[in-house]
Amino acid sequence: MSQPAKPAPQPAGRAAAKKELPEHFKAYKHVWVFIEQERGHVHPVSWELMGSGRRLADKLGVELAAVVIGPTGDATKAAVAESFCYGADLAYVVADDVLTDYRNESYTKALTDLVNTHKPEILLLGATTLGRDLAGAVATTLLTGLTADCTELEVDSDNSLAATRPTFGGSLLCTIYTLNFRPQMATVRPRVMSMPDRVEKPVGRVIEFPLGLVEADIVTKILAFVPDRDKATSNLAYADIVVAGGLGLASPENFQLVRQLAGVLGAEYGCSRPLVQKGWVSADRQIGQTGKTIRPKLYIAAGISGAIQHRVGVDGSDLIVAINTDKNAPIFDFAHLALVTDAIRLLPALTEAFRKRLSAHTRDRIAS
Ligand SMILES: Cc1cc2nc3c(=O)[nH]c(=O)nc-3n(C[C@H](O)[C@H](O)[C@H](O)COP(=O)(O)OP(=O)(O)OC[C@H]3O[C@@H](n4cnc5c(N)ncnc54)[C@H](O)[C@@H]3O)c2cc1C
Repeated sequence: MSQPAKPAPQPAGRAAAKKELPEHFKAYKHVWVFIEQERGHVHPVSWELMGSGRRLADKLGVELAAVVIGPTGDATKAAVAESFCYGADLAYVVADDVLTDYRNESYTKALTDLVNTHKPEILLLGATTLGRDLAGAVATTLLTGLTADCTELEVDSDNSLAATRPTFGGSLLCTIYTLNFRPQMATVRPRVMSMPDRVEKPVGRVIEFPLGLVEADIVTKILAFVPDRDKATSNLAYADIVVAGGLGLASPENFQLVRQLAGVLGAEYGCSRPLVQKGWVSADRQIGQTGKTIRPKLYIAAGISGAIQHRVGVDGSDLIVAINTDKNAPIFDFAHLALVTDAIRLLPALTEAFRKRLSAHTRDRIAS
């Protein structure tokens, strides 16, 4: 899925004057995306970033490379093959059983050695727990700039990466440049970029790279792997239907109305930040700038005002239905369907109506 072309932001004032890249960085070329895989599972944010990386690489007239780091074996090979289906021209692979579980030390060494040898101009990672940890360590080791949690990535008229992200609590957007260092690094949260189309493709060029590290060199040891019990229960970021509630629901008991509607629709449920702060809902259900970004086909927001910090997390939804008693609530500026009414009364009625009309089959059709 291609993203609409936007005029690239231009640096202002002092930034423009400083824009002469030191000679030794001029050999840095091509766009790289770190493919995050854990226990045989590639995080979908990696494919979302391949879409952005493809667009940047095409604008710069360079290649797009996937960077796959992991254990030897089928999972790493499958991640490499899949990266070609999402647009990679080539893949750099560091495969070593020392890399079976993520550890900052070994992954940082793999990625920094790879960068120092093959010199990319742009390096993108997902702003996941793993990606944030790795990106910070790699950027500080390489002494280069990193723009975290970007919401837009563009190439400006001088072929620099213009990385845009919210600032001042989300009330402003700023565009950050890494003018004098390479690579230009950025992280992007899951679901901020749209998922590109997957096109079946034979495996392309693969460049293998040795880790140059043995287990005895690594201080951190993995004693056991304990899966997060809650991880499978909250799939907000990738849900097709999300129902969320805000302070307008007035009590934790009323928040159950959101959960009930979500249950009938086969949806995930979420909330605005104050509900997490009050302890009504767990933090993994928060939607917005400091919570999850969602891109469902249908988003129902009940008793949520639509503050900018909430809006940035839901803007990518196909259809936003807002229920609010205040006809001037900011959420109505971006909702597709405005229901000016009391959510505490409407939610049970909606749940009942859907319960009567929706068979499991119809629910599947809504989500497809
Ligand atoms: C740095 C920073 C980061 C932040 N990150 C996030 C974030 O990630 N996510 C987030 O959500 N917020 C975030 N916030 C908070 C954000 O600014 C807002 O304060 C918050 O989103 C408001 O939550 P709300 O809409 O539930 O509450 P309110 O703004 O109080 O809105 C409640 C709404 O309910 C309506 N209402 C009242 N009664 C009813 C009823 N019976 N039926 C229907 N509607 C009713 C009201 O008209 C009102 O519009 C952040 C703030 C900062 C400073």
